[in-house]
Amino acid sequence: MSEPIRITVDNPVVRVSNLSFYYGASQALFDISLDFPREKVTALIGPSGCGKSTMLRCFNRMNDLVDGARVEGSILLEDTEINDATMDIIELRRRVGMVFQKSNPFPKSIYENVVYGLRIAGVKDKVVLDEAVERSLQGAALWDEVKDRLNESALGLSGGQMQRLCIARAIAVNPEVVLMDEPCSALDPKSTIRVEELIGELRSEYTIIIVTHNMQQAARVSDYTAFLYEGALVEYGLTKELFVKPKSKQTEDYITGRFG
Ligand SMILES: Nc1ncnc2c1ncn2[C@@H]1O[C@H](COP(=O)(O)OP(=O)(O)OP(=O)(O)O)[C@@H](O)[C@H]1O
Repeated sequence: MSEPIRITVDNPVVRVSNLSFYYGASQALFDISLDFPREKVTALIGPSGCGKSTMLRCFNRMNDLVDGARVEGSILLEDTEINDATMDIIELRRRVGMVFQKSNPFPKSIYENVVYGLRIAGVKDKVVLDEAVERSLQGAALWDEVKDRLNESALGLSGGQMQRLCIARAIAVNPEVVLMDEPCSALDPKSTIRVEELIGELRSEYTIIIVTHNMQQAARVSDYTAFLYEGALVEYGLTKELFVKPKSKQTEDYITGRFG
């Protein structure tokens, strides 16, 4: 394994230091250190099994649900240590929202899907909830399509609309970071473009970390790219530099499709 690299950016939101992760005896991440820049989109790329999703799930402690999983190292969200035993997981998941590969709306109305997190947080005021629904659906570029059917089931939406609803649900609680795990992989090309445009709009307000297998997508939507290989961080930098002039031969081979 080559020497771990340390990448810093100005004014980061998330700072990862010496992160290692184990599923039982099997190590999935090796001594990763990098900072995620504020209000930018960072793409995590790399071949299947290199640890992208594992790393993403470290940022909202989703891996806590896996038996025998163990994490080492530090992940600071602003000044809060995510891995601290005293970390309030509900509050962490409010601050760090997540959108999954396959949209997962609840079998409830469109309105109730959006306000789900707010209701858990105890918000009851209808004016506040109504305002959050409009703001979040506007933010997710879905308002015009659903404003007249807010009380209808979310399960009646198209696949692309459901994914944008899940994005609306994630942003309704004002997160600082939005994690996206291959958010377009189940979508048709038109819906994919829609979600990619949306990511471009959301970056002015949120820090986004996106896992994608699609090199063109990483190049289109992200400001920074991190390339992982076999659980280690190989290269990290501005997307336009990494894709045009990768420093590592492994990165070059991967982005030019020679493996992976
Ligand atoms: N719940 C689990 N239990 C045991 N091992 C796991 C678990 N989840 C992932 N792994 C292993 O950890 C390694 C990293 O997997 P991970 O899903 O993070 O990779 P990935 O880069 O996101 O892959 P893909 O692109 O195929 O989704 C792989 O070797 C995988 O088999």
